[in-house]
Amino acid sequence: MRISFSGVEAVRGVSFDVLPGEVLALVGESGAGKSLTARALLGMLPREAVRSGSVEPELSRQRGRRIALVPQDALSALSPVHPVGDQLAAAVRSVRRVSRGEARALAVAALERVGIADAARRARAYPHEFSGGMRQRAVIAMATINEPEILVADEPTTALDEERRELVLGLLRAQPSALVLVTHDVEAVRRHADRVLVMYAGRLVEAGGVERVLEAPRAPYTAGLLASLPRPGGPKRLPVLAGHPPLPGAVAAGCAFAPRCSFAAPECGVSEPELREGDGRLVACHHWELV
Ligand SMILES: Nc1ncnc2c1ncn2[C@@H]1O[C@H](COP(=O)(O)OP(=O)(O)OP(=O)(O)O)[C@@H](O)[C@H]1O
Repeated sequence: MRISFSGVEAVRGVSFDVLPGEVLALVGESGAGKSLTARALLGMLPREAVRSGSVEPELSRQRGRRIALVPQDALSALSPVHPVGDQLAAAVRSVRRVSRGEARALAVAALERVGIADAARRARAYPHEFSGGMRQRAVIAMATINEPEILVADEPTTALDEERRELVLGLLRAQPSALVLVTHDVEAVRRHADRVLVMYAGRLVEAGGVERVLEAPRAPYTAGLLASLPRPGGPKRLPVLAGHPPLPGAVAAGCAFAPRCSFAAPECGVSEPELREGDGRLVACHHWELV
């Protein structure tokens, strides 16, 4: 998949699968193309975006049913003027032909699944009568009510404190749907994801099992990103990933990371490395064996 704006490519060729039930994290610096990639899955690209390549046929056309977005902000995701259960029931009836009574029962069941006690009574309450944590749960119930195959969450926890963050990620992970999680939070990836895709300048530079990639990265960019993050027991002074990622349209010839890379050799300025199998993951680097 490629995504461009006025001829400038922001996503420059990414290809990946999402496996049933897995948590797939998408990481990388700001501007790498993570959100655009996630939005493309949902069929929610900005109007001015031009996409080539496809998302599994029909998937993004069935938003709300086969694939669903977990909104960032629980408060604005729920209407203040309707009881929570009614909103959930409406989400069911927007994609399925069921009676009002059945939709209502499904709404209560969905609230139960996300751990809301006394769900039948709570379903009649308005969002402002819910605590913050309960609203968060209700939003997840809303996203999952039609049992989508894939949930997409773009930075679902940035505005939340530590405790709430773990609640949301734990709940999302416990759903039977696969989860595509866009995040800056590498610790959350370590704790909750099965597989990770690392993006740099609109491409994938590394992809594989979380343990393998985070414990022994092979793309210099992944290694730099991880080294620049604080870790419990890690060094007090952190190395800095010097420089900035290139802006779309200003990506140099060859490997996009070469100008920042301490392993860069002459060929890195000439040809862009393909994503290839190496050391049990996929890695796009001419010199991954040295990393
Ligand atoms: N509507 C738009 N018009 C023009 N360019 C855009 C538009 N949306 C995104 N872009 C370009 O695409 C690049 C990638 O955007 P994207 O939001 O996918 O990055 P990201 O990796 O999710 O970053 P962040 O972590 O900051 O959300 C941006 O740097 C920007 O240059």
